[in-house]
Amino acid sequence: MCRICTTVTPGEPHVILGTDKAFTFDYVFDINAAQPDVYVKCVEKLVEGALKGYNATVLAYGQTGSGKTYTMGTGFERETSENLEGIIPRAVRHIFSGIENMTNELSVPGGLQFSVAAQFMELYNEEIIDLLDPYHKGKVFKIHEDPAGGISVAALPTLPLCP
Ligand SMILES: Nc1ncnc2c1ncn2[C@@H]1O[C@H](COP(=O)(O)OP(=O)(O)OP(=O)(O)O)[C@@H](O)[C@H]1O
Repeated sequence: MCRICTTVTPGEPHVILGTDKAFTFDYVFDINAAQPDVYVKCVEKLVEGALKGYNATVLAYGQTGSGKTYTMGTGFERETSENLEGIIPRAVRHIFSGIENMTNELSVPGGLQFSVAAQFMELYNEEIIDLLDPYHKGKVFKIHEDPAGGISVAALPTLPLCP
């Protein structure tokens, strides 16, 4: 039989495992939290920052079945209601509405130019699969450590995005 073994105190960023083991995070969401709550609390400010030129990363980490795909919103069906959409579709919409606002607010001679591109990859057993290329599922890209100490994926295609 399965039972819930964690508790969350409203307003406190801790998860209590069992009765006595507490873990503290920046934000903690209880079982009834909805997708918009997670986006507004954890991601919205990162996208606002990215629109101002800062780098941002959202990473889903957890054991199998813990809700990474659901929360990131990469497994959604076309008919998924907006309330159930996860982070990625929300972030993409947010990026394009941010671009539209900036274009309207800042009148720059010659206009502002924005370029948005995406890569979508799966890392499995230390190999990369391009999820934007369903026709070449078997094609594997290698992860390289470059001389400057960075990690890169050689030749993984980038898809330009339009609103
Ligand atoms: N917050 C949630 N509300 C409702 N259903 C959820 C929630 N989180 C996850 N689920 C459901 O639980 C199941 C497992 O979630 P999900 O596929 O997102 O896990 P995962 O961490 O991506 O697993 P894996 O690592 O195996 O890919 C799915 O059916 C998903 O719809």
